[in-house]
Amino acid sequence: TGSTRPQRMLKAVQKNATKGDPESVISAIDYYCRHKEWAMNVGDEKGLILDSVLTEVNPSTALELGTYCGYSTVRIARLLSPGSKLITVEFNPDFAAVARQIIAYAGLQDKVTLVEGPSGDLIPKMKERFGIKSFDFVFLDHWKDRYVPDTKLLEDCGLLRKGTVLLADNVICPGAPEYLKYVKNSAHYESQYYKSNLEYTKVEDGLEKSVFLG
Ligand SMILES: O=C(NC/C=C/[C@H]1O[C@@H](n2ccc(=O)cc2)[C@H](O)[C@@H]1O)c1cc([N+](=O)[O-])cc(O)c1O
Ligand SMILES: [Mg+2]
Repeated sequence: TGSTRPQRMLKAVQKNATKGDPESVISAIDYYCRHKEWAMNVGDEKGLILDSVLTEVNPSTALELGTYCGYSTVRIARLLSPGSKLITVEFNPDFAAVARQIIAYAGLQDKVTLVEGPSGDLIPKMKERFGIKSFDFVFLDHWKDRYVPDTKLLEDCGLLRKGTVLLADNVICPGAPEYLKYVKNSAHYESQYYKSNLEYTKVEDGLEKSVFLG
């Protein structure tokens, strides 16, 4: 039985990155996925937009839906101020196992709590389990048909506050048309589209940034 793509990505990190150096982990993954084997990381191009939004928001509490191998988890956690926390939700135990190792290799395990399970079950437990009052920042990058139900769930669970920033990946490719409709037509969000390209390709994709207005 051969290795999986996430396992090969982890090998590339262990081979080419420096332990405790998040930038080298990010570069190693981007190099591997651009030149060896594509994978669904937000990537270096959209990653710069993610970085700039994060720097602007400077969240104390952040949520990521869809860890996959931990690439964007590392991108987010490396920019968090001391004492800030990132909770990342992953459904697939094999992906979670690789992500934990990549996050640890970057030396960011103290800033990150990786929770395994479906987002729909975990979101309602965030307050009681992690003592979260509300999130300052949410990165949506999981199953695209979960973006709307999970956004509604975050609202209903009182996990968004006036000014919370939602940033959604792939609103063009593979696309999240219902989500775009939802945030653009809602009086409770102020949205803007950041045009970019699908990771490691020339195909158009982009990020939608939506500020919750309360
Ligand atoms: O399909 C895509 N993403 C789906 C991601 C899903 C991830 O979210 C987790 N999850 C975590 C919690 C859940 O409740 C459900 C799933 C899954 O276990 C997986 O790790 C995608 C596809 C392309 N593409 O070009 O095809 C490009 C991208 O950037 C993408 O993000
Ligand atoms: Mg994505």
